Amino acid sequence: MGPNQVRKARVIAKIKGFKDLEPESANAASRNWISVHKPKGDDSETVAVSFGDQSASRKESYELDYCYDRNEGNALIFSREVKPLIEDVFIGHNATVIAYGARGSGKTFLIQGSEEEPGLALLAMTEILSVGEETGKLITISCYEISRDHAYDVLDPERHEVLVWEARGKVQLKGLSQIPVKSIQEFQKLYLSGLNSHKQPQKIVENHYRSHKGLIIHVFRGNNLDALPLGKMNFVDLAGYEDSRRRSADGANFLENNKINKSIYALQKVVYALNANESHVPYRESMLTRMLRDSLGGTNKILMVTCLNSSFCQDSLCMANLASRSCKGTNRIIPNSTKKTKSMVRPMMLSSCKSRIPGSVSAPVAKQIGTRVQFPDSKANVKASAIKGRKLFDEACQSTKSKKASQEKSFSLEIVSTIENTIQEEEKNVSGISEAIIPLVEESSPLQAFSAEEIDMPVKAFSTEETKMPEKVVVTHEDNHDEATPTINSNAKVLYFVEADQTKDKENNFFPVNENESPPISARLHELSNNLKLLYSSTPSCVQTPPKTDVSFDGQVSTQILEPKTPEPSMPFNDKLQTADVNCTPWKAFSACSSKMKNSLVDEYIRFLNTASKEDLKRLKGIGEKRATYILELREESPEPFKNLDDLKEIGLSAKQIKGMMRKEIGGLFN
Ligand SMILES: Nc1ncnc2c1ncn2[C@@H]1O[C@H](COP(=O)(O)OP(=O)(O)OP(=O)(O)O)[C@@H](O)[C@H]1O
Repeated sequence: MGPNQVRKARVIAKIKGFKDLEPESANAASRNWISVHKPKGDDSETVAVSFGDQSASRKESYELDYCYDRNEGNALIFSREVKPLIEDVFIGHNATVIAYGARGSGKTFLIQGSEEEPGLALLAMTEILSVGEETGKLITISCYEISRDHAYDVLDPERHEVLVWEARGKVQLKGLSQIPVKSIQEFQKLYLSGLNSHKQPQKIVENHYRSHKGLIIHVFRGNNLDALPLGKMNFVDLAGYEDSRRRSADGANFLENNKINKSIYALQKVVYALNANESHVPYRESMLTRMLRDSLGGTNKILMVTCLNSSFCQDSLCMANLASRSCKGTNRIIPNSTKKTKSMVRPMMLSSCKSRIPGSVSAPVAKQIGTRVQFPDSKANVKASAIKGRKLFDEACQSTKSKKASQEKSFSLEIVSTIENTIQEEEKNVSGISEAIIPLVEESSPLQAFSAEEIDMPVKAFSTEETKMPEKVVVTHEDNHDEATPTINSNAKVLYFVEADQTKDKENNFFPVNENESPPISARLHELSNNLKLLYSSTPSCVQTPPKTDVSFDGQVSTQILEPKTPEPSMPFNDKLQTADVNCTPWKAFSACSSKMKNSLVDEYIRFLNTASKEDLKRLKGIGEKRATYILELREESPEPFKNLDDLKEIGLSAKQIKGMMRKEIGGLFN
């Protein structure tokens, strides 16, 4: 498939140049490690990128749209791949070029370039400025970086945070500067000096967080800021992928890699869904995909460039695999040989994959590591894998699990699954720690739960203390760009936080249930807390989650003992406990029940947000008039806008804030 054809995203690779290779021996080995061929000869529209020693009988190959070799430079990639996209921008489309790959694989070299070899962004800007001048169009730029799923304005000396607001499919980047640019010198000064300046938020400097770096080149219909936008071109240099397990001893790196990998994976899922023409595209799973949303869908164009290290690099292999998967909307691995003799890559890959999967991994998962299955491009498979992909981080969506379980079974079993499993495992690990620190509520967003400040946060489960929730409000907005001498307008940063006075405890009232609407969350919380109180007071000697739902006692379904969603007042609680395993300790019993309660509460909370009336929404702690209105707007757009706690970022609530809000709701019930 050539550029600008039907599929939305073109997925290509670039093998890093030779310069970085030192000893001659390394050169020889590296030359052999990646090879590119056309699977169907010269007629092939795609290429197969193979990893492994040339002498090996079996190599891992991945099908991509194209692969640029070590000696093919940025200028060639620009003229073949990026220039056609610029033409699209000038007729009103958006285009996005994304470089991703392992650490040190040449992403920055490709996008930013070096003094000797300009990168794609500079080459594109030169072309855009030239066409803009000829046609009388204003060109502006915005630069941002995303660190730990928060976006910051790079053209702002203070690097204020950028907030993403979406209303009816339109993305607004609140607080992102947009600076007019008239010459390439101005651009270089702003873009390169902005990206390389170290004036970053204090926390970022201290912890050396790595970040995704984005550039937006906006083209206007006329030659001033009053003109309507025409199209824009995005360049994104993603932070390098790295298997976070390798550094799990270092907490900061582990979490940082986890965030980065999650966001790379979220992007991959979006591209996959777009290429597979899925009706649902999971834009909301990361800050990056939310920011790029209006450039990725519709008639817009995407160029994904997977940067590959020229010498052996397990992470590059994983990235090629992901790229291949997004390339077709389904992963294709091309077996190069049927011989079963030893290969250079495979044993390394297997051991690496195994090492990532702890002994507790289920048999089918373990099996997939060693089994390579080739999948047809059937729609069913595409759908199933998309569903699986989308649900990876969807912990709060427990209630829909069973419905889709059967579809998930057909999901392809291959290396990419191990990447997903790795991320899942990482999340579970983080979640495990999270549980220890935050005993009551925070299941659904384990990664979000682990920003540095949250770990330090004192947690008071069941506290009745009032917690002031900061509420984000737009205070002022002025666009005051000086076209002649572009300067950074600090007034463009319009958002800051004010403490909303929430000391009035109106939410602790019990509200009558309206038959036609979802019961107020307070009612559900009362129900849940009653169960918890019952459990606490009865101090059972043993309660264990029954293995099956059909274990019955006196004709009753015994899972109801531990399922706070369906309490049965008619049956004495202590009677129900007799069905449980006598070897279970009271602590285990209590933990099992609390954990169920927690999941149930999260589900209820989200269900409430998805169904409650505006007045009911406002009764929740932390949801004011503005948020309630915004939630209703989102519901107009999609009937169930929130699937997990992470989705609540869309209404400006961090995991920390949500935890505080839920704690307050529950705390009030124990007064
Ligand atoms: N095509 C190339 N030719 C020569 N040198 C290159 C090439 N690509 C990258 N390099 C060199 O390799 C090193 C790493 O490249 P670069 O910083 O672009 O990697 P990266 O993928 O952006 O790294 P990170 O993941 O850390 O952001 C740099 O010194 C760069 O100059």
